[in-house]
Amino acid sequence: MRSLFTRKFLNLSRSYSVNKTFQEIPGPKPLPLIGNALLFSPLGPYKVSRLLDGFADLQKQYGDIIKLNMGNKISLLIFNPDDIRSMFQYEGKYPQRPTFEALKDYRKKKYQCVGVVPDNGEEWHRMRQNVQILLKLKTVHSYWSRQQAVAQEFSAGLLSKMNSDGILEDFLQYAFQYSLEAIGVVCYGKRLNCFSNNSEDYRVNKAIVQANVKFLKALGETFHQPPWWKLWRTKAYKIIESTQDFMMGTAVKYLQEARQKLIENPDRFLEEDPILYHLLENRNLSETEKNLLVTEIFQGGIDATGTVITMMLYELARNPSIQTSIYEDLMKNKMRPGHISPLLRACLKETLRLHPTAGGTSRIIDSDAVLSGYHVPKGTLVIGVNPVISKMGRHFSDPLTFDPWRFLKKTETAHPYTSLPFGHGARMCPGRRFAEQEILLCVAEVILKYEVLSVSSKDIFMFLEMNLVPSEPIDFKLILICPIKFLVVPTHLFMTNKKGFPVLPKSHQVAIRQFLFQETQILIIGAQRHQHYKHYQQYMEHMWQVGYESDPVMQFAQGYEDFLQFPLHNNLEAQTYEVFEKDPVKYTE
Ligand code: HEM
Repeated sequence: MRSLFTRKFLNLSRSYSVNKTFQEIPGPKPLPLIGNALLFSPLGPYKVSRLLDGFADLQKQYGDIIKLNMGNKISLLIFNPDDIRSMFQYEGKYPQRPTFEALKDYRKKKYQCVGVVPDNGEEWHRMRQNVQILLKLKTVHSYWSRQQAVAQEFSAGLLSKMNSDGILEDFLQYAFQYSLEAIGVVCYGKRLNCFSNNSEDYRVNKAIVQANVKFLKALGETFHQPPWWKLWRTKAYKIIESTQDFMMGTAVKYLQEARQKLIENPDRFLEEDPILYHLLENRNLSETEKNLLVTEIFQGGIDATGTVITMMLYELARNPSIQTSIYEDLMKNKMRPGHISPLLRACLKETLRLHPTAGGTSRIIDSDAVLSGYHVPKGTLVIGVNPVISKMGRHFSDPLTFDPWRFLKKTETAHPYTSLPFGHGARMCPGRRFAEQEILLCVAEVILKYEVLSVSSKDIFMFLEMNLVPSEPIDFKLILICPIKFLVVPTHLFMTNKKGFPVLPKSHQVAIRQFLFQETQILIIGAQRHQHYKHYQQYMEHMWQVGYESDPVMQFAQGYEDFLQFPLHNNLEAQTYEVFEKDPVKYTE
């Protein structure tokens, strides 16, 4: 029998042959009826809010694959990135995650549709196809300048939020306002005015942020606790009902305005709001489905994006030399779509490695699989514990230190399945590219305007609600960096090139380029030493145009970005994501 097994699975697994049975997988001894459920109960050694610490402890005791029996349901925890890769290989055409049953139940009853997030199977696939447009790089970039304006306004407005000691308390609350405003541009094609002093705007937007926080907390409760809501309408279930209705109501109201704009001028609408156009003009979706999808995109974008911005600034505040290097980089090279400081991008990767917002990646596998040499039957829930894996010394040297440079060294390449903050495969987060754009824009604008200082020396850890959130409020001290308003360039600095035009020496070019992007006015003074004064101005304009030191990979890929990611937005099948994983744009964007 064993030899049959071995033959059957040998060709499925790259690195293992099956020589061990499912029963042999190690794990804590289950008790009759309740299995291992006590482990994470008030009577057990671990807390649900510190679930990952519990998982890390279990890994030390039992190794890289662990079987848990939670009230008659068997699940596997896996800690080997090769197994995580295999898990995705076995996820099937319609990858399944454990569903948010309470949310699914309510949406079905109230709206007769479920949406992308809580569903599985063919219906998930039908809805998911409609949000793939979010991953199109060109489309994401088309929102760049509007989202950058949001980031600039947000950063400027922080000044008025500081107390008399220059301290900004509980930054996360402001970061939520930013992420709300930034995703509002995409979802509703309008500014929600989160930073305005108008009391009505303030009230409405605060209510949205609060509803979203309450919603996620209640969703987490119904997900992690026994399904009491099936017996009676628990407090958490009622919160899901009320916050969902509130969010849908918001969508209906704002989409009505958008629909009006679409009727008035469809061409302009397509140009300015391609994502909304794509959704509103979709004949395969009912109006309620459209409203629900927009609500999902809107809600998906608020919490995790705000948390990551906060954690990235938290790390930069604790690492002033890295903050200074980013500032210098941003001063030299103006960010524009596809041209982002490599160090800033590496900081985002490092923040997500140390402080991911998702507790892991899970799949109910679609066919029999082999994980760490054990046979795992189809239908088993497998949980890839990436937040623990990404902090293991065997994958990253000095793993608890914030070190973005590790991603810029050619010599250190981590296994691609160690850190998966946006998940992977056909169910990967569709908002990933927007999230990255919004985070990078926001952090860049804050760093350009302020020196961000850490106020407390306390270590913050991530605490599990629905997502992982900081364990306590994070305060920053912000010191305004005074920008240079005018730069005087005397004409005697200019040399003459072969054609007789004025040019600056290399060293001066480098120095002046730093100011070109900072809204610094350049004043050219002194005697006219060349044919015409306008040639000095033309030269400065030329410097501005060629100013950016382009990234060679981006230069190579320019114009082909979406082509390189074709598998990502046109084909949902899992194995095509292998191609995406090898795409340099994924790692440089
Ligand atoms: C830093 C910010 C974000 C993080 C870390 C994040 C992370 C994740 C993760 C881990 C998943 C599950 C993926 C999987 O199972 O493989 C997910 C799913 C999802 N995310 Fe995000 N996300 C972020 C921002 C966003 C944004 C901005 C949007 C909307 C624009 C969004 C919309 C969604 C949706 C709709 C799903 C469900 C996809 C499905 O089940 O098919 N997320 N996200």
